[in-house]
Amino acid sequence: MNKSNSGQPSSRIMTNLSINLNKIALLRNQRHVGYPSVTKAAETVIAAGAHGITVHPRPDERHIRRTDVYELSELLKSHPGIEYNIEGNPYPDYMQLCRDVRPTQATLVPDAPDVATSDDGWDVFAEAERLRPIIGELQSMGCRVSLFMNPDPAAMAQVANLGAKRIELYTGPWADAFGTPAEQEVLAQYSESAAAAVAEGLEINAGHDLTTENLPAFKAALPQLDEVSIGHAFTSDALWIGMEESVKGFLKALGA
Ligand SMILES: CC(=O)[C@@H](O)[C@H](O)COP(=O)(O)O
Ligand SMILES: NCC(=O)COP(=O)(O)O
Repeated sequence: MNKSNSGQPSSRIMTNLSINLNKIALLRNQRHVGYPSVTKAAETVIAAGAHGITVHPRPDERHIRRTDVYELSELLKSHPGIEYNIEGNPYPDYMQLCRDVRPTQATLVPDAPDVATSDDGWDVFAEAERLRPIIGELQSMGCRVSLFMNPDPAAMAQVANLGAKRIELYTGPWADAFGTPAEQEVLAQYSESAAAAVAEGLEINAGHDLTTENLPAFKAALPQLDEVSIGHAFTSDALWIGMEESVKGFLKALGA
């Protein structure tokens, strides 16, 4: 259910903003001096109004390190209303992190370890036997499970059948289509997928390459969006206007 920032049911549909800190960690990792600090960035974006923190610890620790996952978990204990979302392919290391920190949300992404960035959703039919017990274990730990999905209405019933509660729509194709003649056709695929997901009782997240420019039209077409996670463009904007204003820009783009 969509809630207002106070946690009260809201008649206005609200989409939560989760800030992905991968790229802050990427910059931090360039030297051994420890800054920019990932936990300080988390505190800053929370103070600016973000509703959640997302990390995607990749097996090579190219940006978020395992230690960041634990440090953020400790920090978020003093911010009880803030969602902790950990993304990744549920390899043994990922599952151990989830067992240790029990994030609010586990977003499962089918990325190969060496992929440059996420570029595809799950094939929930081919991967069903792998995913079903993993989803069950994560939910038994108290984590909401979200599956990273392409905008394919025909796959939504299978997501529900596997036991996941949410999808995260992979918005790379939307970002590519934005401002081109294909824009409306691509947006229709997303809104049809969202409608199919809602019909199956699923909640809806979205993420990848979302910007303050392409987000308003996306949100208008998918008013039932529960959450967006934004990292690359958040960090890029922050270089010009600072983290606080970058968060506010995305909240404004969501109509908050
Ligand atoms: C799962 C997803 O949508 C990605 O956007 C991901 O979190 C970004 O990962 P990188 O920061 O490694 O490109
Ligand atoms: N799940 C998407 C995410 O966390 C951020 O993606 P991006 O904004 O870095 O492309």
